[in-house]
Amino acid sequence: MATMPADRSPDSTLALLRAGYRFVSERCERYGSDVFQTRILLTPTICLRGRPAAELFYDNDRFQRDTAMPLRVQRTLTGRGGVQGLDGPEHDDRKAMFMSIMTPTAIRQLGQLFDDEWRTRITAWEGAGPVSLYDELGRLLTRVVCAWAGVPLPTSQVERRATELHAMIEAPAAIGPRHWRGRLARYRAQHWLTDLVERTRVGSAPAPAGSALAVIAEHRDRAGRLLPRRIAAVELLNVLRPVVAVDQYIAFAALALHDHPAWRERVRDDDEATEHFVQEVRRYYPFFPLAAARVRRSFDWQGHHFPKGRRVLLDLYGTNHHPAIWPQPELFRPERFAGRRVDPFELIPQGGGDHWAGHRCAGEWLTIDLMKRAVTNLTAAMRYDVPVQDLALDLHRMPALPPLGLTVTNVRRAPDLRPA
Ligand code: HEM
Repeated sequence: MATMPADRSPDSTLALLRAGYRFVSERCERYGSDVFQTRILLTPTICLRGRPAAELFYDNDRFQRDTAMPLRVQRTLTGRGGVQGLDGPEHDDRKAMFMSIMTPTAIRQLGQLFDDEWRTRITAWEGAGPVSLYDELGRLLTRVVCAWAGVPLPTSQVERRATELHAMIEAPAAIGPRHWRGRLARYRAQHWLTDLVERTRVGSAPAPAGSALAVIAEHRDRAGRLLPRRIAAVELLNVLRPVVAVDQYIAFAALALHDHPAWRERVRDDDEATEHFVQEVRRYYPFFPLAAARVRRSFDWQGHHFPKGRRVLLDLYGTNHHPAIWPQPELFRPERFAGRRVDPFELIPQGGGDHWAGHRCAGEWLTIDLMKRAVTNLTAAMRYDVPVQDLALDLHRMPALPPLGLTVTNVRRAPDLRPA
């Protein structure tokens, strides 16, 4: 049996926080191995990256999710009792509920609402001073996803709910006030949605048929039971929160258009070029760094022993930047996707494997659709300037956005665009 390379330090949690997205890759390069062991939060942990590692990690016979996610992530980002921590038939049942929401028609409807809202907002941006795309799109997506999901949201509440959803997304890897803001935001948002689920069930807040609210509030498990209200609220937040999080990818797409201006022309009116551009944004820019699981039962792989119960982290960012899959991974080159069939374990910013049978992101198609529409809106629906600002990405921070969330000025409606 080969000896698995190991970190010497008794605990690497601080090193992980310091190195951020590069933590696993730096060590893999140092050890000459895509597998090594370390201790995170005082717990023995195996870290993996690369395509074969992703294929291993998404094998449900070898890994489980129960108790894998650190509590600080559950208390902020994901909530407790949701689909992310389920295994086996319980997971399959809950995941089928999510996938039933993601029909092509529903994705198109969300996209249409998004485009309409974006084109309406251009008028407000035209008269405004600097516009932070991240903040502005956070509010826009909050309005749009609530309308789409059947969740009533008075205009006076948009700012508050958008701030809560952002706080949850920004909290898991943070220390201090940013982390506590995320916990408080989750508490408040869950309270709001638990109450809404209850009112939907008793008929005082009816949900449109087929909406996420209706599907989740009425979902029955294999034994015919409704989900407990609190869990239904967690799952509804598993739709609202990540749709709002697409604003990060849109800010990254705007940054990529700024850094690679030749692509502005190429993506305008060219669906294939837009698709390649969006895939490269998802590959290149940092989003979720890692996915966590536990070894279900002991096994050996590539000469290394994986003991039962051991926590395993798959480096999503490092796999998207692995030179064996992506030549010159540090270059932003959308054309790398031309004529390339990407298999389910190579491009994994939203997890790998199968959407139904595994933990791959339920909202991946929806994310890609919104991003493509955003790229079209940024290039064909409006003109704007990007003033001098700090555009550096901080790979030690999650989210690793530019400090001002990418600010644009002098927004104008494109001359050939009809008012919304
Ligand atoms: C903003 C862009 C998004 C990113 C970067 C992202 C990323 C991810 C990642 C990394 C996972 C976990 C994969 C794993 O555990 O192996 C995941 C799971 C999930 N995502 Fe997303 N996601 C995004 C958008 C969305 C959207 C728009 C939705 C729903 C509308 C969504 C719903 C979910 C759900 C329900 C799961 C849990 C799946 C399961 O455990 O079976 N995500 N996502």
